[in-house]
Formats: sequence, C-alpha cells, structure tokens
Amino acid sequence: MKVGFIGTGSMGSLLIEAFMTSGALLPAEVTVSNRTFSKAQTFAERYPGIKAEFYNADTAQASDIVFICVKPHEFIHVVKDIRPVMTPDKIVVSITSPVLVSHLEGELNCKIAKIIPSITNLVWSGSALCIYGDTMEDRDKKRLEALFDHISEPLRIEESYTRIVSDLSSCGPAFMAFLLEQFVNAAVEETGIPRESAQQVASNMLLGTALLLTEGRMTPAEVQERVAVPGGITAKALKLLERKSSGMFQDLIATTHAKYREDLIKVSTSFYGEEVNGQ
Ligand SMILES: NC(=O)C1=CN([C@@H]2O[C@H](COP(=O)(O)OP(=O)(O)OC[C@H]3O[C@@H](n4cnc5c(N)ncnc54)[C@H](OP(=O)(O)O)[C@@H]3O)[C@@H](O)[C@H]2O)C=CC1
Ligand SMILES: O=C(O)[C@@H]1CCC=N1
Repeated sequence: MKVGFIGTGSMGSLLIEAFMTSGALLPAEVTVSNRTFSKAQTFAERYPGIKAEFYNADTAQASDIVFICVKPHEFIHVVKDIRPVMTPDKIVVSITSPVLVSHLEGELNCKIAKIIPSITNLVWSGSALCIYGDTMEDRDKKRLEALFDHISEPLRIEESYTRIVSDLSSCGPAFMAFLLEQFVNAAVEETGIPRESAQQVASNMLLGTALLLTEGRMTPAEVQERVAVPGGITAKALKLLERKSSGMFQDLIATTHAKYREDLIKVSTSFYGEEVNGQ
C-alpha cells in the first residue's frame, strides 16, 4: 500500500511516526510533502526509505491513500495542487473537522474520507473518528480502519457529530491535561510539594483512572462512588467540584462549536468563493 502525507507538521508527523512505530506502514510505503520542503526532507531523513517530494501533486500521484494534514484554511491550496492527478481509485483523507466531505467531493475525482485523529494515537490509544463519502466502498473503509487499528480504536461517526466527538477525542487530551496542570499547580502552591513528584503521581492517577474506565469497565459515576466513602474527604471535595464546575463544560462546548462554525464559513468561502452555512 502506498500512503502519502501532505503536511508534515505536528499531526502529519505524529501520524507517520505512529504508523511506523506500530508496524502499520513501512518507510518504503510512505511519501511526504510539505509547504516548507526542508521540513519534509528532515522528516524523511529520520526514516530512511520515506520519500520526500517537493510537489504535493507528486505525493498524491505516488499514493493510493493521501492524508491531507494541513490547517483548514490551507486545504484549498492543496486541493488545487493535487486535483489534476486524482483518479477514482485513490482515497483522499482529511483530518480536520471544518473541511466537509462534500467540500472535497465537489473538487476531487477520487474517494473521500475524513478521519479525525488524536494526539493519543501517538501511543497507540484513543479513537480515530471515521466519516466516509458515498463513493467509499466497504473494502476501502476496512482498509483505512485496518491501518488505524494499529494506533487507535477506529469509530464510525455521523458527520453532523464530528465537532462534539472531536471535542471529546481530539481536544479532550488538552482539556484533561489543563485540569491536571491546575491540580498540580495548586498542590505545589498550597503545600510546597516538589512539582516533579506531584506531576508524576497525578499522571499515574490519570492513566489508572482511564484504565478503570476502559479495561475496568467502570462508569465515571462508579469510580466516584467507589472512591468517595460515605462521610469522607472525597465526597466533600466532589460537592465543591460540582458547585464550582457548574455550566463550565456547556460553555466549553459553546466555544468550540462557535469557532467551528467560524472555520466552516471560512473554508466554504475558500472553496466556493462565497459565504455558505453548513453543518
Ligand atoms: N493537533 C491535534 O491534536 C489535531 C489536529 N488535527 C488537525 O490537523 C491539522 C494540522 O494540524 P497541525 O499538524 O497541528 O498543524 P501544523 O501547523 O503543525 O502543520 C501544518 C503543516 O501543513 C503544512 N502546509 C501548509 N500548507 C501547505 C501546503 N499548501 N502544502 C503542503 N504543506 C502545507 C505546513 O507547512 P509549513 O512547515 O510550511 O508551515 C505545516 O507543516 C489541522 O487541520 C487540525 O485541525 C486533527 C486532530 C487533532
Ligand atoms: O485545536 C484544533 O483546532 C485541533 C482540532 C482538534 C484538535 N486540535
């Protein structure tokens, strides 16, 4: 299988790295290109066998599956670059939510998928959110999911839920890391405990909690109930958290969705040349 990656920034290079280290792809199967070519070259040098191309069209031409790993507003430039070399047997995969399957279907003569990864895929965990265009056949979907199975749990979702599921899966690691950092900062400030110790204990706690929720099959409510012994310390602190966090995640979701709508309008404008409201 020949796989191309256009954009070797944070997410493009993370995906390639995860596919390599997990054994999903061999370097000889991978071609990359990037706006700043030297970055693609430097990346390719780390994995002898990966081919760096100067032109996006050459990456697309060399590949059966092409991942576009650029920011939403940069998509249109890549689409214009690769359009002449796309054929109905090839698959283009967008990894970003505001670029709709319909945007790409209207422009490219190939099969279209959207797969939203997560930073957690670097350590072969978390989900990969899969949305498919109409021309994707069952074997195409299975092929992509077999690839992502090496580094994640691939989940098929409705495109209308992309934003909220991305909030949970892709933005979620940043949100959880933020909360953990606040917890550690407070521990250091309030007690003087060395930061490294607090950080290590808190990180181990987060990993253990995640395991209880997944492999341990506990619900979040069950974890709270088992930890908060009646009349104990955790129960008192949970009451405080309930009060302080009231409405916080509703506001968070309103914020991510408002930014998404803004991006969607910009992307639609870049594709269609006029403001179009989408989902
Ligand atoms: N970060 C995350 O956790 C997640 C990110 N995503 C999505 O991934 C996408 C990429 O994000 P991220 O990797 O963080 O962004 P980066 O800015 O790190 O990477 C974008 C890369 O695209 C390259 N690029 C831009 N325009 C072109 C072009 N015309 N041709 C070739 N290469 C180009 C840039 O090159 P140059 O070196 O010149 O800047 C850069 O290396 C975003 O759309 C984001 O929504 C999705 C899920 C999770
Ligand atoms: O912050 C962003 O825009 C991207 C989308 C999902 C995670 N990071």
